[in-house]
Amino acid sequence: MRGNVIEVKGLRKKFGHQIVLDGIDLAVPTGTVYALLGPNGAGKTTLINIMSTLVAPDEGSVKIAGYDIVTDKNMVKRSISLTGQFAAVDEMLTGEENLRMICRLSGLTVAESNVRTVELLQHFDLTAAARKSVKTYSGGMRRRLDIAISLVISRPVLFLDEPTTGLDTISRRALWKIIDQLKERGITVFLTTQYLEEADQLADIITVIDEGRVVATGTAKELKSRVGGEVIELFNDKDDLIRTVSTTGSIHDIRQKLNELASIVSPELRVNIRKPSMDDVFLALTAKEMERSLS
Ligand SMILES: Nc1ncnc2c1ncn2[C@@H]1O[C@H](COP(=O)(O)OP(=O)(O)OP(=O)(O)O)[C@@H](O)[C@H]1O
Repeated sequence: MRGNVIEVKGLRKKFGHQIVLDGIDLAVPTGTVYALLGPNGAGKTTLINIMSTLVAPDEGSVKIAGYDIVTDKNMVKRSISLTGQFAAVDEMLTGEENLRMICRLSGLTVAESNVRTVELLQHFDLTAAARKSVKTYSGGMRRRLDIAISLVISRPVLFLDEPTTGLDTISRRALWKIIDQLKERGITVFLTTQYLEEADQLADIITVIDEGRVVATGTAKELKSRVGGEVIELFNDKDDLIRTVSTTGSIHDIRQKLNELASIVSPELRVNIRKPSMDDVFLALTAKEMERSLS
C-alpha cells in the first residue's frame, strides 16, 4: 500500500472522568519505523490498544491499511501483528513447540508449520535454544520469541508496545537490528518507547505525546532543530554535569550566556558545547506542554 498505512484523526478516549487521549492525529507512511514517545501515563498503550481494535475509541477515526477499526474490525485484525497480546507464549513448551503450535492455530499445514518454524527460529537467533523450555529463556530471548510468534503470518503492520523495556544493551541492540530487517521487508513498524535513544536510532518519524496530546512530530533531526542551535554544558572538577543551558550557537549568544553563568557559578568550571540530544528535545517539549496545561 502506498501513502499512509495508518491514519488517525481526532481520536479521543476517556476512562471514567480521566481524558487519556485528547484529539490525536497521526499519519504513518507505509514501510516506515514510527516511534511514539511519551512519559509514563501519556496514553501510548491506550493508543496502540485502540489502533489494534482491543479498546474502542470514544471519538475520532482510525484507518489501518485503508480499513476502519470500528466498521472493518476483522480486516484490520488481518492487517496487523501485535506483540504480546494475541500471542500467548506457553512457558512449559519449548520455543520450537510454541512456534509450531501458533503456526497450526493460524491455519498453516503441518509441513508449512515446520518450514515457518525453522525460518523464524533462524531469523530470531533462537535455533540453539529451540528445544529448551521457554521458562529457561532470558528476557531478550523471550522478547524475540514473542515477536517471532506475532510474525508467524506476515502482516503489513507490526505494533510493538515498549519492545525493549527491561532488556540489557546487547538484547536491545539485537532487537533494533530485527526491527530494521522487518522494515527492509516492507513491514511498517509502529512502536512505543520510553527510550529517547531508541527513537533516535530506529525511527524514521517520531511523535511525542504528553497528556493525551501530540506535542511534536518529525524526524529526530527535525525535532532536535526545533530545540534550537546548541547546548552549553558545565562540568565540575569531578567531571559531573552540573548544568545545561541552550544557546543559538552564535558567538554573541554564547558569550552572553557564559558571562551570565560566570556570575553565578565558578568560572573555573569546564564548558562543553554540543548539538541538542533527544533528551533535550523531550524535556523541552514535555516541559512546554506542562507549562501550557498549568496556565
Ligand atoms: N482500562 C483502563 N481503565 C482506567 N484507566 C486506564 C485504563 N487504561 C489506562 N488507563 C489510564 O490511562 C492513562 C494512560 O495510560 P497508558 O497505559 O495508555 O499510558 P502509557 O503512555 O502507555 O504509559 P506507560 O509508559 O506507563 O506504559 C493512565 O493514567 C492509566 O492509568
